[in-house]
Amino acid sequence: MTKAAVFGNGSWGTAFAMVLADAGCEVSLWGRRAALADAINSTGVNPDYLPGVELPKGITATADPAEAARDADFTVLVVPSQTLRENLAAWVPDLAPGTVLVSLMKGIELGTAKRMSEVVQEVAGVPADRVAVLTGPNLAKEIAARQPAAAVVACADETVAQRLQTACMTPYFRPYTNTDVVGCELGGAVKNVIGLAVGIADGMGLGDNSKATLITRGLAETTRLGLAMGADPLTFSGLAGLGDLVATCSSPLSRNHTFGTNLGRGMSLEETIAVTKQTAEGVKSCESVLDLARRHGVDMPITETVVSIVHEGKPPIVALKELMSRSAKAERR
Ligand SMILES: NC(=O)c1ccc[n+]([C@@H]2O[C@H](COP(=O)([O-])OP(=O)(O)OC[C@H]3O[C@@H](n4cnc5c(N)ncnc54)[C@H](O)[C@@H]3O)[C@@H](O)[C@H]2O)c1
Ligand SMILES: O=P(O)(O)OC[C@H](O)CO
Repeated sequence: MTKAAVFGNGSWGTAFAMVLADAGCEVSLWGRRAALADAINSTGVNPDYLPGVELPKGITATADPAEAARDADFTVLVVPSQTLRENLAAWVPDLAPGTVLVSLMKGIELGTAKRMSEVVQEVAGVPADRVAVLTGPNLAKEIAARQPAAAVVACADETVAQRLQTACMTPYFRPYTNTDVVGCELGGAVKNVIGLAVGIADGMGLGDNSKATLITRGLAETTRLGLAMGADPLTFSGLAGLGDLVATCSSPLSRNHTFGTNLGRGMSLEETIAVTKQTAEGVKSCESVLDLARRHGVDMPITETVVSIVHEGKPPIVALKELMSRSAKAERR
């Protein structure tokens, strides 16, 4: 039987543990609080992150990383992106030999501008063919309700991606393989920033033309960055690009979208952070995405606008006027 360790028992870690268990894997689910692990084992529910959802048999929760990691064919990493480096460094001595490390995270590291798979390779000291990424339009609550969805599993080695695909394929969860790890990770990280922008527009009372414009031009700037970084531009019209943008920018379940909506309605950053209970990766990653864009000499005006609103306190109405009054351009350059 395939064994999977999931490090992170938040909403996506728990929902993906359900997918793996439904696909026939034996799953150990790690979280840092022993009391939550005990509650999951005794009630069969994760009361903090997926209340009311009965977890399938085949998931065992633990707060002990060594116990979680033991004999795992796949080690799934799903903690907030900015905490990965420190957490993974502590888990490395316990990792099962030969395990494939799978990132479910959608962020870029602040300071280094590294993608999560790069952080994993660096910290765990493993080659690219031992690191995979899973991404796509996967709102945790909908997956936990077993609503049909597709995803992308990306790895430089397609046979590894195929093994992961088999390990997490269920009647409601359909993973496709891809070897464009860079494009898949960029799609996942930048859509959170565009999700913030669309949320801000929604909060300001703007309509569907504005939303469609932000989604489309957001995809254009994501693709520009991807091209500069060696990604396949077709990845951005797939599940990791357009697919995830559509889900994030249209759903009230998206934490990034909701965060932006609160800002657009006039809440301050501090007030918005105070009412946000879960991880909204774009809030930090908008700065690292902009950093990445500057390192590669790529123009990302929507990302720049989001950074100015979220981190520089620019009023959304002022930022919007500036975004709309940039010099005229051709649609494709
Ligand atoms: N929720 C979704 O719908 C969804 C879907 C796809 C991808 N993702 C991505 O998955 C990642 C995790 O998101 P989530 O939705 O599970 O977040 P969450 O906020 O629901 O849960 C985060 C988990 O990380 C833990 N955590 C927080 N800080 C930590 C630290 N310093 N050390 C160790 N653990 C820590 C929390 O206790 C919790 O278990 C993010 O990168 C997100 O973009 C989320
Ligand atoms: O809630 P968000 O904004 O982190 O989005 C969740 C997923 O990434 C959607 O695919």
